Amino acid sequence: MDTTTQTGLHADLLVIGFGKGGSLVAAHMGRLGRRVVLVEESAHMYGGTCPNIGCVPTKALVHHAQGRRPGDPPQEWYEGAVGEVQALSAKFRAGNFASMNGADTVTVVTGHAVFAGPHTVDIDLSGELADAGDVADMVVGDSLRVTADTILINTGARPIVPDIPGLRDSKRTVISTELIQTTTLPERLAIVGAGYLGIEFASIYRRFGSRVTLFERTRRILGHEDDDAVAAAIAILEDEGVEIITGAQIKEVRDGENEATIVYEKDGDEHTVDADTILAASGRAPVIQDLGLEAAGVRTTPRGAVEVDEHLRTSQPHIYALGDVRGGPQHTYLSLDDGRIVLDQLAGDGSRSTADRVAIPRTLFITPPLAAVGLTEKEAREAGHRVKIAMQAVADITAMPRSYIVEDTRGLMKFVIDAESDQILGATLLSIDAQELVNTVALAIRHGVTAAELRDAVYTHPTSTEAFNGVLGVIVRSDGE
Ligand SMILES: Cc1cc2nc3c(=O)[nH]c(=O)nc-3n(C[C@H](O)[C@H](O)[C@H](O)COP(=O)(O)OP(=O)(O)OC[C@H]3O[C@@H](n4cnc5c(N)ncnc54)[C@H](O)[C@@H]3O)c2cc1C
Ligand SMILES: NC(=O)c1ccc[n+]([C@@H]2O[C@H](COP(=O)([O-])OP(=O)(O)OC[C@H]3O[C@@H](n4cnc5c(N)ncnc54)[C@H](O)[C@@H]3O)[C@@H](O)[C@H]2O)c1
Repeated sequence: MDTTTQTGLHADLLVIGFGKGGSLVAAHMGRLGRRVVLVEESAHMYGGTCPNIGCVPTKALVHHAQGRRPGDPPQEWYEGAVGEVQALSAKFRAGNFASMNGADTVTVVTGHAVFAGPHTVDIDLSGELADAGDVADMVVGDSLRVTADTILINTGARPIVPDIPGLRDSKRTVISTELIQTTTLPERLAIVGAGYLGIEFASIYRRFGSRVTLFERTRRILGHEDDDAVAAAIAILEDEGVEIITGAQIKEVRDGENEATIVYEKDGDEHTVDADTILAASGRAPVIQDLGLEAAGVRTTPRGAVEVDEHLRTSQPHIYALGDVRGGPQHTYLSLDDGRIVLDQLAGDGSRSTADRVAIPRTLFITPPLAAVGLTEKEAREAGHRVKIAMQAVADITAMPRSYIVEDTRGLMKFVIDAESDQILGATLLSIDAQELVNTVALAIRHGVTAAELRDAVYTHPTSTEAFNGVLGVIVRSDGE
């Protein structure tokens, strides 16, 4: 098939950004024999945020930080960990590139993509590591023009550094991508923002040996989670030595000779904290700039995301948006599921949609992890359920000797159950292995498994799942008739 046009290359599918969802669709469509072009602007980002600067390196750092014992020298241990983690990301990056580019009908182009029209994208190849791969002969000057029948926008999100006087200009301010590549362990780390990213970094760097101060402007961290689980998580973090300052209005950052000083206000009083490094962890905004969305006629939302319907179609029916760029919760598994929805549009019966999503779990990777799914106790009552609460401290769950075996008995497990139907409405698990357990609970909720069925099932021994045999039998409160 000759796919050359007078103005460049024509593809059945063009994917902008090497995120999880887009690459899933690209790989499948390539296997179906469609001509696919995937554009990634950075040679350091094949595979996107997750394997390079997101989930994989940070969870590998959690692993290495957990391995450090009190006698291990912090700087040496940390430097070794950063080296291993960077090597791991490099391996994943190479694997992502090879698996995509190796497909017969798929070409990975390394360059910055900008829409020139609804079906036309120009790829800027002037960057140092830009590469047009096997279509290099179609490059004109420093640019490759690609027209396509279908286009996916999968450009992700980038960090927001708040506009606090002195913060953006401070030579001590970093974003997470920079911090995980820095081989010098900060002695004093200040973190601005206690969302998932800020809390995970606080836990990681504290365990590596940094003194960590975590600033949050709202009154409570993890505002959407259950009160008792959040209190237990805060107690664990504080016990490990993380200082958490909520209700903090940061007024200014001043660079000094050897440190930066953070000036903040809390309850009307002004305070200061000195730090060697300041991590901006105040959220990540969809990447919609420098994409030429106006030229494509693609609408954005007032909050700065690409507007999509439940099938992830944008205001242009042949253009889809997937992952962080379309707004909403930012998790790799949601981008991946966005890919399944779009693939179903392109090569399936088109019925799959975001409306199908039920009981999507989440995990905050502190030690031990905090994972949750479904409704919190408060949400369940607000939704009109009469609830019963099954709950136990991990240390008291005799059905789960594993916590004693691996010597971490911290945390609690809590289930919110509909008192009439015995359906599980939600669960919050602060426990070793919670990142795995929560997926079983999510499956149970999705398939209508009752609390009694989950309680009385046979689980292997000695595992964390066995905890369900115990905790689901301990009803600590139940709404009256
Ligand atoms: C530190 C950190 C830890 C995280 N931990 C977790 C976790 O444990 N679990 C979890 O589920 N999620 C986690 N996340 C969130 C998760 O990484 C993201 O939600 C997910 O990777 C988003 O994927 P995506 O498909 O939207 O796009 P991305 O993977 O972000 O890919 C977008 C790509 O598009 C490229 N691009 C942008 N503009 C252009 C352009 N114009 N032309 C060409 N290419 C372009 C970018 O370079 C990038 O590679 C974490 C995020 C961070 C930052
Ligand atoms: N385990 C995971 O799944 C995981 C891990 C890390 C990140 N992520 C995702 O990556 C995205 C980015 O994470 P994030 O934590 O940066 O974003 P976020 O939006 O979830 O949290 C940002 C926090 O910063 C606070 N904040 C904002 N400005 C502030 C200021 N000036 N002073 C003090 N606090 C301030 C906000 O109130 C909020 O609590 C999120 O969507 C997150 O879900 C997921």
